[in-house]
Amino acid sequence: MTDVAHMKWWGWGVEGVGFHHEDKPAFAPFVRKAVGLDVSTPPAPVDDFSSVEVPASRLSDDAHTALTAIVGAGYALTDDLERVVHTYGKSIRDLLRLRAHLLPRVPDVVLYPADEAQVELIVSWAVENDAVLIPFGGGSNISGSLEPPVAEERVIASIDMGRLRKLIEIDEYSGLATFQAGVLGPDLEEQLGARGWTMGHYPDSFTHSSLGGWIATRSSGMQSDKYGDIAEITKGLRVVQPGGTLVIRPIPNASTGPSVREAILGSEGRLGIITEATVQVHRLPERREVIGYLFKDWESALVAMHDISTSDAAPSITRVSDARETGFSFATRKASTGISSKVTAGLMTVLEKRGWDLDEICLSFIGYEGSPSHVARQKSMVGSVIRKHGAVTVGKGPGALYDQKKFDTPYLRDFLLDRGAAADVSETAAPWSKLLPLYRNVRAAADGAYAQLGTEGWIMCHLSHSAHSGACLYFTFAFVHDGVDPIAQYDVVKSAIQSAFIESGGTLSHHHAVGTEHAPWLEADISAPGVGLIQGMFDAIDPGKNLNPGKIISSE
Ligand SMILES: Cc1cc2nc3c(=O)[nH]c(=O)nc-3n(C[C@H](O)[C@H](O)[C@H](O)COP(=O)(O)OP(=O)(O)OC[C@H]3O[C@@H](n4cnc5c(N)ncnc54)[C@H](O)[C@@H]3O)c2cc1C
Repeated sequence: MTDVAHMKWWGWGVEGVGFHHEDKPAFAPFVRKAVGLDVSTPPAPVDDFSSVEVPASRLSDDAHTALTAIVGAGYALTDDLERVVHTYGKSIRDLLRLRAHLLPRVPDVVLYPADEAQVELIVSWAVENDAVLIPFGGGSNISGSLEPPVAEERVIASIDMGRLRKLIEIDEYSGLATFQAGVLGPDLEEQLGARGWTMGHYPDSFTHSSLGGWIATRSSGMQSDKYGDIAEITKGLRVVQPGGTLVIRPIPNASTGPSVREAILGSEGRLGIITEATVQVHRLPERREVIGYLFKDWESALVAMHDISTSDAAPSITRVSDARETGFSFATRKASTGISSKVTAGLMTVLEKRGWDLDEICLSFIGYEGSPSHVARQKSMVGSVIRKHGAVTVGKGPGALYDQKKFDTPYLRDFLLDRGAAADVSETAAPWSKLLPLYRNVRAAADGAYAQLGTEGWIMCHLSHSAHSGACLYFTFAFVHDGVDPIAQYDVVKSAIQSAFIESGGTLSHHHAVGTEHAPWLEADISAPGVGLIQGMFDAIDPGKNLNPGKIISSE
């Protein structure tokens, strides 16, 4: 038993924590209307782990002894729960497989190295013994980036980076912090916060994902408009590879040929094990505000987000939900009484009188950070764009609520799964000129998939992560599955959405990586020579295919 904490083996987050709807009166009617599900149905119990049949470990006693000599007693584990926790990420496909005990291949051993020297010894051991290594951060990915290939005959070791979690140093003058790569989000921000700094990277999975995992999947946090995606935040790296340890020094910009730093970003463990990263950090902002705005409809909201991104304003968050997701947001509010519910009702009456269709309203959150005068100036610049597009300000209340519940929403998928509905997400990025047609095509593709399945289904969307030339559209979809082969049904919907992304000029993923889940669309996204370039790197660095094989390019 190590001191590294993991999520539930069958679902998201911490044991004993889950989503509850009893205090959210609008939730049950909303779900009934959206997908025809009665959420008062008693939840199906999750099996006790003791009933799960886990394939036996293929690790020999000699190999176990050799690995224990590297990481120390108690840090080379072969028990079933450890191995199952390290088999999958947390996509709906993963959750369905876990609940159905579908575990055709699990790692044979889980290793917990304490430092880079141990990681180097593990990599040498794997190359000499022709074993497979799969680095593990928080286990939160949703792209099939962790799972062992089913047909893999060699010994598979999961390398859990959870003991490598120290802040090594801060270069305060340059705003650069060097961390061990296994550090999880809350620990990282706590160590920085204690010294007055922040990295500002807050993915929705923040509580259970790691710095190394963010880098290996090219993650994006909700404040990326100000702090950048992890690709921009990461300045330096140490990566243990079969041939030695790759060192990328933290340089603001370098003209050193094709970017090796960029090659490691998004490499999903295939180009080595990231042991350290130097990241850009910022002084904790004096003021932080997230303001809510209401738009009359999605079309005007999208144009407003475009106009903000091309203006001089530099907010930390630009996010707007389509009408469906706005409805969902309202439905997950706690019962409100007194003044706030009267104000909301009053505002809706005013908007209706102005001719707004309340079913088309879109809720937006814009974040501002910095000195009070900077925040005031940003708000005023954004305010003038917002007003030009006829939107109204609803103040700090909805923004504060969004901030509070953003890390709870991931629990909703397990709640729905307990009651027979599957929900997951697909996200993309495209130039501004293509976003609206892409949105419409994806909605139509999902509806077509639901019609093909003969089931009621739901799809909703928000825009986030704006850039000068375009933005990310993030879709959430849900349907009541047939209970017979929910994964096959999921494949129909997911595939329709992903294909619509590519056909509409979007990418297969803005920040969730390729893994195995999105690999079928890679060639259409980056062309055959692009895939060849990546394959060439994998072959050069890892000729024995010891590092997380089958991810990103699945046709090898
Ligand atoms: C509910 C939910 C919400 C999410 N929200 C977001 C979001 O807002 N933004 C976002 O970007 N993503 C989000 N994700 C996806 C996921 O959290 C990210 O992909 C995250 O970056 C994965 O980090 P991890 O530490 O959990 O990595 P893991 O899942 O453990 O691993 C992911 C991949 O990285 C590799 N890897 C991990 N550590 C290392 C290392 N040290 N060296 C080399 N390779 C390594 C693994 O081998 C694997 O290929 C969400 C997922 C869920 C389930």
